[in-house]
Amino acid sequence: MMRDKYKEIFEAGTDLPLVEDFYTIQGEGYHTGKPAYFIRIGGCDIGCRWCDSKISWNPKEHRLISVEEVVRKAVESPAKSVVVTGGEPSLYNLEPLCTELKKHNIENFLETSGAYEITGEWDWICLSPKANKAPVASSYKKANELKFIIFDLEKDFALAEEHAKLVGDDCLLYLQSEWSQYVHNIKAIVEYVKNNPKWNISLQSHKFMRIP
Ligand SMILES: C[S@@+](CC[C@H](N)C(=O)[O-])C[C@H]1O[C@@H](n2cnc3c(N)ncnc32)[C@H](O)[C@@H]1O
Ligand SMILES: Nc1nc2[nH]cc(C(=O)O)c2c(=O)[nH]1
Ligand code: SF4
Ligand SMILES: [Mg+2]
Repeated sequence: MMRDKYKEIFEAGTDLPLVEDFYTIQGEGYHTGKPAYFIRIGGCDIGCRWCDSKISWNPKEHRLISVEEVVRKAVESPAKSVVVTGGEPSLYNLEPLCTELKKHNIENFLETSGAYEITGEWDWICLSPKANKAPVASSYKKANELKFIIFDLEKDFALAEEHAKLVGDDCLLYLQSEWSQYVHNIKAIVEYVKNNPKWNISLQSHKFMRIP
């Protein structure tokens, strides 16, 4: 299992394999439209077949960078907010990264499947549960938004409802079409949300804008 091989790096969290970092607009979920600096950390053992970030799966393919250095890059941009994504960030001890971001008064947002215990203090946690590896119980409790990906119209609305039972009362609920199925899925998602108004639609708006 990947946890054993990369154990020390995962547990220390002081150096992280950096896939990419870029200043863009948050494209998804509650904070859609907000300028944010993205830090994409390598390493994921969940294996969603439709993952749009497969280049991030193997942590060894990405150079290690200290949290100080990657945060310095964010601080040098005009960004007031940082989105930490991956890969699966919950594999790592995220406390050093959160502490460094907070030293610079940067708002920190997390994108995670919640498959492992989420560490660090976060201003906003987007939990996107995956069929291959469900979130741990504590991840549901920490989520500010649940963003469930609809790939298979036959099965995925029911799965989304199961996950929604496990989050807190204040957690916002989003359905987001899997990108390759967008044209096929969107009508049914619109109808579902109109009939079940506790849900909202999240679009991958950056893909429509053709920005990173
Ligand atoms: C690449 S993942 C990285 C963070 C974490 N591993 C996760 O899955 O939440 C970032 C976000 O993109 C979503 N996502 C990944 N591939 C997608 C696709 N093909 N279509 C729509 N959303 C996708 C994920 O569900 C997640 O909310
Ligand atoms: N613009 C933009 N918004 C995003 N929101 C979540 C993303 C992710 O890959 O985690 C993402 C991304 O890759 N780009
Ligand atoms: S958990 Fe996230 S990064 Fe990992 S395969 Fe699934 S979508 Fe991709
Ligand atoms: Mg993305």
